[in-house]
Amino acid sequence: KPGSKKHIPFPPGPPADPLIGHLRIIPSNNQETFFYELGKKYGDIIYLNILGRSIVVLNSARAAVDLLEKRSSNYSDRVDFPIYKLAGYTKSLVFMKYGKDFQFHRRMFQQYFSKNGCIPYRPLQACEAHVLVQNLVSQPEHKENHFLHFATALIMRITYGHRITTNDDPYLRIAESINFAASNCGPPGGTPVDVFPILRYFPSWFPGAYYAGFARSQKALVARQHEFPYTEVEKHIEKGAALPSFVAENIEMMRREGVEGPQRIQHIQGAAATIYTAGAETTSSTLSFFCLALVLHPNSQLKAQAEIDEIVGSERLPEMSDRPSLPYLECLLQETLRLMDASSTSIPHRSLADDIYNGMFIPKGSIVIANTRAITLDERVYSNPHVFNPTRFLAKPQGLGEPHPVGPFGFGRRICPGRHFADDSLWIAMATILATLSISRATDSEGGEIIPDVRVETGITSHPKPFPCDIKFRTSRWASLITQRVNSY
Ligand code: HEM
Repeated sequence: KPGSKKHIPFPPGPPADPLIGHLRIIPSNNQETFFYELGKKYGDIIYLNILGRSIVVLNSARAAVDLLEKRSSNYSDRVDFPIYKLAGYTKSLVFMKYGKDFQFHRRMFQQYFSKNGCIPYRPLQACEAHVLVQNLVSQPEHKENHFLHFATALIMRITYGHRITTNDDPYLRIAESINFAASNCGPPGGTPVDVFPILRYFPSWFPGAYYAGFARSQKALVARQHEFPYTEVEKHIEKGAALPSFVAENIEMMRREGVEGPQRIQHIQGAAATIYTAGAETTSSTLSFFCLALVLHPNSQLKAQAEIDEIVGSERLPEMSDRPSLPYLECLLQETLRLMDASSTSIPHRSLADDIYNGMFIPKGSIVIANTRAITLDERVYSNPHVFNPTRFLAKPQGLGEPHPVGPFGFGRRICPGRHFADDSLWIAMATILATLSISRATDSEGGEIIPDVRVETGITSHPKPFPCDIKFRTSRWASLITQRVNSY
């Protein structure tokens, strides 16, 4: 009954089966590309349904801003994520319904990760970037691990005040198993259990119930991720030896307010674990995409290096304060986010009440997906959108005066609360890599250059499949300076 009494039509969409809707045509992988292609035929807003659940896909920045930002009080809920709840992520902002807990967690994040609040972390980010370049040169074949190590080390330091110095650090072990667990729970909101919640009660060998069984088997591990580092911080506080951190600050606040108790502790543990779950792979996969971009577009690498050499020189390493003076590097970062976005369909929002937008009916309870893939490839905004062209963002006449991408960090009241921290981490890692390293194409046995294909693996985040490349210090001076720095940390 489109629009019920008012007969207002749903947004356009492909024909649906009367019983199961679009269940058979929505792929479980690369949904963003599927929605983008549908957009070419049906427009910026598409209506789909699976077994009566309405799904609205937003394929333009305009539609996403109009609904998710301008009408954010209606579009900031989340769908249920039974799989992640089964695994034990019950106090994670990412999966929280719109309400009191949501507001409390947003406030915790905002206090710690506001734009200015992130400034004190910058020296740490620079140190970890130095460690990163050294690791990249010593084991280029493990570059994906080094990007993840970079993001993990920063997060563990800021969240728990813990410094990772060895490869067998227990925090690192937990982090690795968590990544495995998360990537095997299937894409959020897209597993058979999400669509048929009843499957969660079936044994794990039942066809389609695999994810539920897997999620349940991860419960003990997820509990350890929540409890172990928290208890360590408590011990350090008792000894008067805790470094400043998200958890230490929140424990102290809880005690000051006299609200200590299992409930509040669970909230702090959940928020802290979420920083890792939401922030580590997203940051590291963006850096893997960046590395791939440098291999595919050597001229962009040379141009960014020339700019850094001119502004920063060869006497010192780049610092965050150099950022405004390095416009081409800024373009490179933005073009990486635009074209190689790590979270293409973002995390679906859910609407709380019936709504009408541009004469189309959006029913209460719709799953609303901002499709970043389509937004960043919009031909009305970006010329030759599939082409990697960092200068598109420069003002005319040097560039095309096109806007930085909107959407890689989401929209409205659900926008990524870690975006300032992530942005700083990405920038300093990219600047340090470009200043000190040369990343080039690997050669095959006949000496020919290997140009990697862009092959993307999608899961909770997208990342490029491993690809070969050569990584060296640009000069022996950088090699010794970096070694000296890293040894002093
Ligand atoms: C390059 C790195 C990152 C990218 C691309 C990214 C992207 C995103 C996106 C697209 C969303 C969904 C927004 C929406 O629903 O509209 C999100 C949510 C979130 N991000 Fe990030 N993120 C990154 C790093 C981080 C970091 C470092 C943290 C922690 C400090 C973090 C914490 C979160 C949290 C807690 C949410 C859930 C917010 C909510 O549901 O209200 N993210 N992120």
